[in-house]
Amino acid sequence: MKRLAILASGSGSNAEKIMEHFQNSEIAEIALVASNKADAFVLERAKKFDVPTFTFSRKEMDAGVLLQKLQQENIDWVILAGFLLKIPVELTRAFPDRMVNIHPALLPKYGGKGMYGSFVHEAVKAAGEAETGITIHLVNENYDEGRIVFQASTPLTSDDTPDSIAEKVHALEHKHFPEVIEGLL
Ligand SMILES: Nc1nc2c(c(=O)[nH]1)N[C@@H](CN(C=O)c1ccc(C(=O)N[C@@H](CCC(=O)O)C(=O)O)cc1)CN2
Ligand SMILES: NCC(=O)N[C@@H]1O[C@H](COP(=O)([O-])[O-])[C@@H](O)[C@H]1O
Repeated sequence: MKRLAILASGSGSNAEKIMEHFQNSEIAEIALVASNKADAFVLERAKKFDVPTFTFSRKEMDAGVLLQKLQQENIDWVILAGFLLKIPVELTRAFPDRMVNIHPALLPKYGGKGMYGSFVHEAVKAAGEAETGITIHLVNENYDEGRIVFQASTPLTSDDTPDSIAEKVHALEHKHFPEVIEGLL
């Protein structure tokens, strides 16, 4: 049984879909939900699934506290689901090809520092794109440059707003992320 940890900084709708997906799985279990925000709603979602939670600061992460926790919990895979801090290289190297992230755009466009959440959808709207989508990729020491393992797209019209774009992207994420994770294990 693989042990998965989810890292998230905010609401956690993707984390919830992943916990739902693996709730009665014989392949993997969600062993931990960890956040850099003590008030992140993802922590409430984890409690609903009886998944242990852990909170940490950027300073603690950079000092190795998060890596120590993941090792103590015998975590096999780390899932970034709306996690908004740069994972330090010591941590990415501790999980080679076993750390995965979801990005709310079709990388390599609209990626990198500053490109997260609504900032991404606002940039896609401003550019007048005819489509957007999601990218699921392995995580290396740089933002959004790890090997892409999955992409899915959705058409856009001039009537779309950043909020409607976000809704379309979330729908793709919720549909595909849990299954792509399972396929990687
Ligand atoms: N080493 C890596 N760490 C992280 C990656 C990665 O690919 N490699 N992916 C991000 C997730 N992400 C895009 O998918 C992303 C998240 C956040 C940012 C960003 O610019 N963050 C701000 C800080 C925001 C805050 O403090 O709330 C910043 O760095 O200034 C870019 C991309 C997760 N980590
Ligand atoms: N660049 C990272 C980034 O923007 N990640 C995005 O944060 C959202 C988290 O939503 P959730 O908390 O409801 O799962 C998701 O749309 C995810 O793609």
